[in-house]
Amino acid sequence: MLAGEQCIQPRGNLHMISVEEALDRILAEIQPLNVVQAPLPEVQGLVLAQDIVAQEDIPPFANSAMDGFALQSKDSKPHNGKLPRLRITGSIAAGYVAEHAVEEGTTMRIMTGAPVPPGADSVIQVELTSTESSDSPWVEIQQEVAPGNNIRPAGEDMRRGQKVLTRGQTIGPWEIGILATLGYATVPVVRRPRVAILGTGDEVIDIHEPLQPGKIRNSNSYLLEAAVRAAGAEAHRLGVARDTVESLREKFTEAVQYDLILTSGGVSVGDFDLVKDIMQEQGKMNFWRINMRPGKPVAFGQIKGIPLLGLPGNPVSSAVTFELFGRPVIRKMSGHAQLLKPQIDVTVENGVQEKAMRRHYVRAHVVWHNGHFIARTTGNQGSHIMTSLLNANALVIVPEGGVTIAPGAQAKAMMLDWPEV
Ligand SMILES: Nc1nc2c(c(=O)[nH]1)N[C@H]1C(S)=C(S)[C@@H](COP(=O)(O)OP(=O)(O)OC[C@H]3O[C@@H](n4cnc5c(N)ncnc54)[C@H](O)[C@@H]3O)O[C@H]1N2
Ligand code: MOO
Repeated sequence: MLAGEQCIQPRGNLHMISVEEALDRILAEIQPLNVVQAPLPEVQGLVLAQDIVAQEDIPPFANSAMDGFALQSKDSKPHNGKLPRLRITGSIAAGYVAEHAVEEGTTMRIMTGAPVPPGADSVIQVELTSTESSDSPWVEIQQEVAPGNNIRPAGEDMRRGQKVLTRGQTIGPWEIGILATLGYATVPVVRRPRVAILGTGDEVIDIHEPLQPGKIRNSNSYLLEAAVRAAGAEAHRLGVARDTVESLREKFTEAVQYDLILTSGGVSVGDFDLVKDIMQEQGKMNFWRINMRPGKPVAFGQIKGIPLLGLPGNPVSSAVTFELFGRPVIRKMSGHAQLLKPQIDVTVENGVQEKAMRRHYVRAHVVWHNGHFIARTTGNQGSHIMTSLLNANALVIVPEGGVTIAPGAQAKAMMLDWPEV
């Protein structure tokens, strides 16, 4: 600008920040939530907040790996070419403890998981023995067994004092199994974020209502609810705010009781796009507008200290910007270290002919074929074309500046159905 020249800002200022800057600025404002003791059945997908050290040996006692007979291994040796016969003195079921020891020349029936009785140093599986009848007091041992045979020693899996799980690990079904084994009825975890989801717009009606002239159904809130849950957070739909300052204020009074507020719609430059105004009135706006498509008008800031991510109303823009920004926010709040989806090189089978000046996130289906990742885009990429989301497991990234991708050319793709890295 020349000295003395007046800078006339068009409504809303055309400045757009890059996707990377937006992500940096958002994540800089987000911290992991506090640590709580959560009931074991509720910790799936959460981040462990402390190392877990075994307080007991697991298994807690030596036990049988087979249904069979507990014996002294030396008694299994054939004698003068004859198979040994041992006297059966009792039976031990899983969950019970033998009342007497196994002595030389005797044996006890034993079930898988039952404690090995004193005196026995091995178990022979039932298939390698023979009895004349089920109540016969004698059993023939048909194979010689070594000491320790079919015995699972105490502490073979986990030793008392051993660190078994590490702080920062994500808890999945297998970790839940370990925690149950160690007797953790509650687990120290980073709290699951509670996310408020707010639709905006006079045109938006609920899914139960019949369509009327000029109205559309609220798809965004339901899509976002599912996406928030898929990202590991609790989702709370707060309904739809009307296009008035009063209605938005009222909804935000409720929304600030959550850890994160997601809105959809009302962030562009229309007369009724009021989300930014309320953010400025009740909190602070950090940025507005990102150099990307779909999703340019994303606004980020806070209201009463609660982060607010204002996603665009167009359904595809809202879905894509949630994946790019909302999901990493939820993961960071949840204490995860890996926040972003991996990007890989793909061959874009059908290319991207459409020229976009903003960076374009093109919905695509990526498959592994003959040693290559092949992407096929999902048709019309308009940000109102919800069917462009169907079957899309990736976003092909077309760089800023009106770039096209020829059919069969290479591009980067963000893999939405791969774990974060
Ligand atoms: N003059 C300009 N107009 C627009 C611009 C611009 O730069 N200058 N940007 C366009 C882009 S790009 C987008 S994206 C949209 C975003 O606008 P808003 O976030 O303010 O969203 P709305 O105007 O409220 O709605 C846009 C669109 O989405 C539909 N919608 C809204 N909420 C829902 C919902 N819960 N479920 C389903 N569909 C919803 C709404 O009816 C509109 O069709 O702005 C462009 N305009
Ligand atoms: O930036 Mo908008 O999301 O393309 O329709």
